[in-house]
Amino acid sequence: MAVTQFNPTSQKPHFRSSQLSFLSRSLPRHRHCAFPGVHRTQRARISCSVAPNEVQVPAVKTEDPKSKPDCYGVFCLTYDLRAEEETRSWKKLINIAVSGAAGMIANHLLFKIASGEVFGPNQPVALKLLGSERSIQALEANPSMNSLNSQNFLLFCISPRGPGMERADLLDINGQIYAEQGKALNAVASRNVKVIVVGNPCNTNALICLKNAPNIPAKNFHALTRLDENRAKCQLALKAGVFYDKVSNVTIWGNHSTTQVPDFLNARIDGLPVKEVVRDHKWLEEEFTEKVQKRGGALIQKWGRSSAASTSVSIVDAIRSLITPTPEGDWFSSGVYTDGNPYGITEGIVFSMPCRSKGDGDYELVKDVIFDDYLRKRIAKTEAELLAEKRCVAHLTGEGIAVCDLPGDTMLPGEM
Ligand SMILES: NC(=O)c1ccc[n+]([C@@H]2O[C@H](COP(=O)([O-])OP(=O)(O)OC[C@H]3O[C@@H](n4cnc5c(N)ncnc54)[C@H](O)[C@@H]3O)[C@@H](O)[C@H]2O)c1
Ligand SMILES: O=C(O)C[C@H](O)C(=O)O
Repeated sequence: MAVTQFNPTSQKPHFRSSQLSFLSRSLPRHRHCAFPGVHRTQRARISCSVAPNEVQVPAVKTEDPKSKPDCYGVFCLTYDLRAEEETRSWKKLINIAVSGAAGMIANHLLFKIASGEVFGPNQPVALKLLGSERSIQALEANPSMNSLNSQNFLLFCISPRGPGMERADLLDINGQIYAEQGKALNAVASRNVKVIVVGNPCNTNALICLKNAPNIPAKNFHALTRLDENRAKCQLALKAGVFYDKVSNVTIWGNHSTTQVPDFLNARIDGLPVKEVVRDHKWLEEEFTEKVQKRGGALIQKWGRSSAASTSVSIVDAIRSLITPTPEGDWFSSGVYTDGNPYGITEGIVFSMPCRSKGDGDYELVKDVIFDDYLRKRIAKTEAELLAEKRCVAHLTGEGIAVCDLPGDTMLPGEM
């Protein structure tokens, strides 16, 4: 791993073909320095700063000017990462791989990462773009997982979804992709990689992926439910007539599907329990809950495609929640492995739960949450759905023969 905050004993980052290197564009502009190891003919004068307590970059070493620069599509490598020892004034490189990189979500997300919006200013990031045959042509992406050994984050935004495809088919077809990618990760990825599965059905895809990657801690896999949390916060803010940032402690429990449970019992508005601020409890139980559960489908109906911009925003939020300490008293939702959970949820599934992070890439489940009958009943339903999905992909998780008895009245957000 190449990032200090995740693994202080990290190996030195190195650059493989097809990796694109970006430097946050928000670098301070008051000083220029050249990078050691950069070919004389292509040496970049890139803005950088050296604080009083940092080491000044030593004199430039040049390499054989005849050797070819590495170019990938329109991007050429100008920063030789092997020279890292000599560029101590720079933060360590963060490696991020994005699979499904030519898709709609990635189209928004990649530029956010490259602009410095996700990991902050003065932070070098390297993006590795992975994709299917189509994306090799579209952005010269790499179809292979073989060079993922130094990644800090891996974002899976893939999943084909054909018209009329049954949910069981989707589980099988996408599940096979995630099984394959899990195996590849297991073979080559850093043990510290944090994997965020976005492609639907994301909870069960994350489960398949982690089961096929036994060398990587199951805790490192996430299914994206942050979009649902953001949607829930937005609805509560609108109802209460407050700004979005006044809404806190919102948990999405369970599956990223229409059985998900947006928890208004533990949520707060301006520090007060939601039920004290929003007196219309019928609205909370019925309208609010259903609106959040079905928002994905409503969007597909209106727009004709699944949400991409808001999803990319929520992926940014999800990453930032892992790399910055969670504000005191608050938490965030993520679909994570249930083993050892304090809520009595069946072990061995990927279930959205409330998490806190110290900002080191890891997280802990929040213990001090309360339950009532309404919440327990709803959680049981989404749990049953995830257990059914798990049985449906048993052939992909190494747990025997698949039996697909999916509950008929539950759907993915986009299926309604
Ligand atoms: N979890 C969430 O909150 C959430 C929200 C919105 C969308 N989604 C899901 O995210 C996924 C991606 O959405 P999108 O709008 O970007 O879709 P998209 O169709 O625009 O992009 C998917 C990309 O994946 C690529 N791909 C297909 N098979 C692949 C494979 N085997 N390996 C690598 N790449 C492959 C395709 O070429 C395409 O570029 C969908 O499954 C969607 O349902 C999840
Ligand atoms: O792609 C979908 O099915 C919908 C998506 O997961 C969403 O919540 O917007």
